[in-house]
Amino acid sequence: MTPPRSTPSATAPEAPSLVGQRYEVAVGPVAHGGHCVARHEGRVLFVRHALPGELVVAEVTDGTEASRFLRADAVEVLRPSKDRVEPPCPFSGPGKCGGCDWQHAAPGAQRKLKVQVLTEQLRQLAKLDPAEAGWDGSVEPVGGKLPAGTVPRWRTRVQYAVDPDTGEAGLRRHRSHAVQPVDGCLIAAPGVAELGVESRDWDGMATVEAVASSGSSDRQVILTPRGDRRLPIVELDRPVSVMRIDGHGGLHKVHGRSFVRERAAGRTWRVSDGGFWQIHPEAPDLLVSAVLEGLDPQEGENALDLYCGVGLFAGALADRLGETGAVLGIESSKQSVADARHNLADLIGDGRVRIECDKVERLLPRTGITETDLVVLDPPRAGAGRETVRHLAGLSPRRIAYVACDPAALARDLAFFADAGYRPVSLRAFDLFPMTQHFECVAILEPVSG
Ligand SMILES: C[S@@+](CC[C@H](N)C(=O)[O-])C[C@H]1O[C@@H](n2cnc3c(N)ncnc32)[C@H](O)[C@@H]1O
Repeated sequence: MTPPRSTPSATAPEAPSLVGQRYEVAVGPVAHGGHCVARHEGRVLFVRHALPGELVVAEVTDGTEASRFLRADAVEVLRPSKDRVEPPCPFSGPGKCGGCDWQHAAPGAQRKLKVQVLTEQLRQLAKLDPAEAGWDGSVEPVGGKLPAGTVPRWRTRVQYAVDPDTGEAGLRRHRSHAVQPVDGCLIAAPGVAELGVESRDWDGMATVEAVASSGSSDRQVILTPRGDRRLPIVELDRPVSVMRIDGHGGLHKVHGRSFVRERAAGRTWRVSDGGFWQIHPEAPDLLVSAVLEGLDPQEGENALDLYCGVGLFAGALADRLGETGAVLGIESSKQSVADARHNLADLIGDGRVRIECDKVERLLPRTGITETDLVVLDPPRAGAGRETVRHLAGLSPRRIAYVACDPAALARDLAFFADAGYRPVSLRAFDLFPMTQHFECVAILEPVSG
């Protein structure tokens, strides 16, 4: 089950609000989005901070008498699940930080919940059982075993919100603009923590984003001033580059470099502010190796890298396709395209890689390409959509690697691929966002007749 994105109360503003009402409910399965499904007098509640099988007191956080469903938070646990743990983070819990979804679940239990979400999305939207999708039914842990109670410090980018009254940096509360001050985000990478953002006064700022490269010593802080407030003098615990976002979303250098350097797949990558780079330090190498293993690129083949960001998969593929192979990357962000062209200048110079700046759905039908051997696509959360999938299938690739950050979008697109004659032959899921409900998948597809 997937909770609708809209607020439950948006449909009937005049109906009496149920916010603050408390109901004792038996908690059912986890839904896409990380909340658990419960029912009260026939109405569905999506309950945060609960676990399947528990009996909890759920306090309504959004919804009215007229709402089809309610959002709620488990404020009291009457019968805990054996998977429940004391949240290691003091800022996790009802009404507090909106960042982590599952601080209250043991690490193995978090992965079990992700398995349940992926299984349900595949069944509901793609009409596939795990085995039919080539999936072994696991979400693979990443980063080795940690001592019990220790939280992996994986987040190399953290966007802090600033409390307008106090100037304190914190994280937004769930579905709210209110700021939960934090003095030590447990999942922030050591490089982010070193910047000391949480202990500074950020009066006049709306947000402060801390970026810590995992492949170099580069550190960056990106500031968004509130209104036309002047920038504060930024004194941090170590030298960093500082960028500012203006009222129109434009980025301006305050001092230092306008990018950080990352290392992955045997290359150094320039990633400018606002450009996409995986947040977990192990993600780029892990995903590249899953994609290459699944596609098994051969010398001289042609490939497409769609939604190519700063060129990660295009570069890795070109290295494997050799001098007679060719990769076309398509990416809509101008800055990421500039980075990709910089990062892959050697391969572009040799005619082995081309990067085009456009929306995939607009450019793909106009490239003049009528067939390709391989495709990797790594779309944003919304997925690729029916038209792009249909067009890709029309190019008759021998294999397609689909990298997905949203299981529902993946399952929807797998259904479109099935209509277009492609089926998944393997599917892997990786726990690249521990303590949250998110995870990453790599599906390898082949033509049904192949
Ligand atoms: C999940 S990221 C993947 C980036 C890259 N594959 C990587 O792993 O670093 C998705 C990328 O798609 C780009 N994007 C979003 N919508 C797009 C569209 N309609 N057409 C082309 N690129 C798009 C974003 O700018 C972003 O760089």
